[in-house]
Amino acid sequence: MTTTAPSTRTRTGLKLTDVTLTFGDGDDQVTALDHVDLTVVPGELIAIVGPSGAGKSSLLAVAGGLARPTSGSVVVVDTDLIGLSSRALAAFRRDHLGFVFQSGNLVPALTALDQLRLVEKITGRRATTPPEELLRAVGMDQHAGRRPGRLSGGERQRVGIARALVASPSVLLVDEPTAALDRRRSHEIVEVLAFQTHEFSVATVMVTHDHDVLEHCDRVLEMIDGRLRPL
Ligand SMILES: Nc1ncnc2c1ncn2[C@@H]1O[C@H](COP(=O)(O)OP(=O)(O)OP(=O)(O)O)[C@@H](O)[C@H]1O
Repeated sequence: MTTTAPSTRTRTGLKLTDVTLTFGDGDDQVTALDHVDLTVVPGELIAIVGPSGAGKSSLLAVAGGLARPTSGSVVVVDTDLIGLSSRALAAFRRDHLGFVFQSGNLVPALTALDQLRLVEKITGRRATTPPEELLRAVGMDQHAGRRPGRLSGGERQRVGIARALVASPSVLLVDEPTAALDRRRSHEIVEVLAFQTHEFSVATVMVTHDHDVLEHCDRVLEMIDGRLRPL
């Protein structure tokens, strides 16, 4: 396979240090993240499991610069997101962070290939690895001309993963990628995710309830009451 992206090899991954996120105040205060430390190196796929309300989505939001922590630091590619203005943060997210959501979040009117090309248009930059090759890497080149309505849930997820890789992100944040899938497809998707994480040297964090797929991950952490610990 010729899908290496050498420029990503030397980048730093993700480093959260003493991150706390609270909502509300007084008696209503909720501590979603409680002094969280997390380092994910390039080429590493980590899974985060834990009960509902434990803080998993909050962790993805903070790591992706979608929510500002109450305290602590979030470093991606040697840049502390906390110090960036909203505008700089948006640009940084576009350049360095990738997101994969539960449903694939594809644009209904676009073919699989055009979903990827749209990212090139929005960012104004050609992908290091061409979109056609990325679709091949996730086993979707046969369906490049299909719109999401004619793809299965697993196929949509594959396109979502390929699309997230167009901008050569340093950090990939993945929320429940197997939620709508059967067992076989769930394994396939996380295998693809693990392979691409290693191939492109991305630091990938996946939140999941699906303990079946943890075998494909390099490390598994559990979140309970806003705190992280090895599973
Ligand atoms: N915008 C908000 N305002 C107030 N409290 C919030 C907000 N977002 C999250 N919380 C609270 O923060 C805690 C962590 O929520 P979070 O969504 O991160 O959990 P989770 O582990 O992702 O849950 P799930 O598995 O159900 O998605 C919960 O107690 C939740 O109620």
